[in-house]
Amino acid sequence: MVAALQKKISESATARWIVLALVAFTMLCGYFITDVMAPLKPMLEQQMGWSSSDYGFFTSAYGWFNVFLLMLIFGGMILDKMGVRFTGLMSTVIMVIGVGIKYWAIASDFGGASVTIFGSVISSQVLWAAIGYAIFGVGIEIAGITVSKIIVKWFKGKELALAMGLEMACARIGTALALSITPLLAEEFGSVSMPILLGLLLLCIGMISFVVFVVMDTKRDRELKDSAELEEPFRFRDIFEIVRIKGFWYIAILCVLFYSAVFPFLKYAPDLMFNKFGISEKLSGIIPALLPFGTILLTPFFGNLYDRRGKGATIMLVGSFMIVAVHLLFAVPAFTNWLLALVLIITLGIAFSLVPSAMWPSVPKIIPENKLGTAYALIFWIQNWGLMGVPYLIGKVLDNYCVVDNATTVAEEITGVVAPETVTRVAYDYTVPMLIFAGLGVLSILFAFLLLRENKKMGYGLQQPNIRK
Ligand SMILES: C[C@H](NC(=O)[C@@H](N)CCCCN)C(=O)O
Repeated sequence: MVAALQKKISESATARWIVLALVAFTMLCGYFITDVMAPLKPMLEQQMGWSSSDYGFFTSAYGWFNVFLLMLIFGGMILDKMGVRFTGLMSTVIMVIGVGIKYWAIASDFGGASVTIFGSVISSQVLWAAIGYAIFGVGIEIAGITVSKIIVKWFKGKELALAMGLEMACARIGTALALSITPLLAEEFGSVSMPILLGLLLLCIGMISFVVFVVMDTKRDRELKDSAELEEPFRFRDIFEIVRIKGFWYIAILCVLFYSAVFPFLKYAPDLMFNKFGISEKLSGIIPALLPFGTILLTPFFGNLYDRRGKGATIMLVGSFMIVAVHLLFAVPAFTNWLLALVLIITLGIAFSLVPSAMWPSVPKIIPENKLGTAYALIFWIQNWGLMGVPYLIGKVLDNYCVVDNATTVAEEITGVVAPETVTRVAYDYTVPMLIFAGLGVLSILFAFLLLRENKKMGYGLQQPNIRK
């Protein structure tokens, strides 16, 4: 291995896969933090007095600065101007700062203090936790576009989709761990903030991993100094050129719709398991965690298929159909058997492997490489509207339309875990939220069709294999 690295890093397959492992690990740490609060929703409600709207407000904070302060757009410009090393390091520092604030907010006692924002009263704890999460959201999103560009840089013309699939798979291990172990940790330590502290420590290790990548990437660029393989610099008019491309819009809108039906769903999935399927709070994250666990194997598998066989647009279409079916079945009030929940989550995992494995490696087929950082940033920016808006909407819908009358006993009646008189939280009927998620899936199908049609017209090659023989 050392010999391979000493030869020529730019030509070494070993070096390329090590780079992938390093940056994918950084993303794993980031994704852990992204979802660490999801299984804690019931505990936040019981122990800290949060409502579903508070939780929706906090969760939506992920996109605030990215969307309204255009942080992602600036991040993309910085990426294309300053390169992957600077931008990646910058984004990991931002993540650490954000998680630090979030940890402080959850671990502190604000003595019931609150503030009024745009006429709504918000508890100071919720607000500070949300601000920390909003800062973290900037970091993880910029890290996401940076890592996509790193993979294109190192894997173009090689195993591009497989590499992207493996990176996503690794990141999803972070999500899966967050969903499955967080409630256990919180219970073990008797503290809701403990899992966040663990995430913070993990993120610091992820930062070190990125520093090692920086060393390798610097070496590669030195080797290629005089060759044509170095990137062209970013020009401001690139943005206008990108937004004139119809295929860009189709893929970006498909992205926001599809991802809004998955990531925000995951934020509520443990609560859905508790309320609809009667799974205890402590174990409510286990079934949702199977979704990311399933994608760990399947995303690289489908990525490899796309690399070798093509059919990228078809893959995205099939995944969109599947997500509609899953959310519709989740919406049926009579279906409350946990085995069905298990099957549906596994099916969702397949859909969530199909679409991303084809979507992200398709972007370089539509957008030239020197504009890729900006293009990924624009797509993530559009996607962040959904990642911000949908959880907020679901929180509001739950509080306003889905509280079940005399509901405090419903879940416990099913599980028999807690005596009804000791229960202090409300229960929710998830039918309407699940119909909202299904509606997003229906729109995804439409845009996947439009993309397929545009591909035929423009010859992007989305149905062609990525590996050049
Ligand atoms: C690669 C892609 N990443 C994203 O879509 C990010 N903008 C969102 C990350 C949210 C983390 N829970 C993906 O993960 O498929």
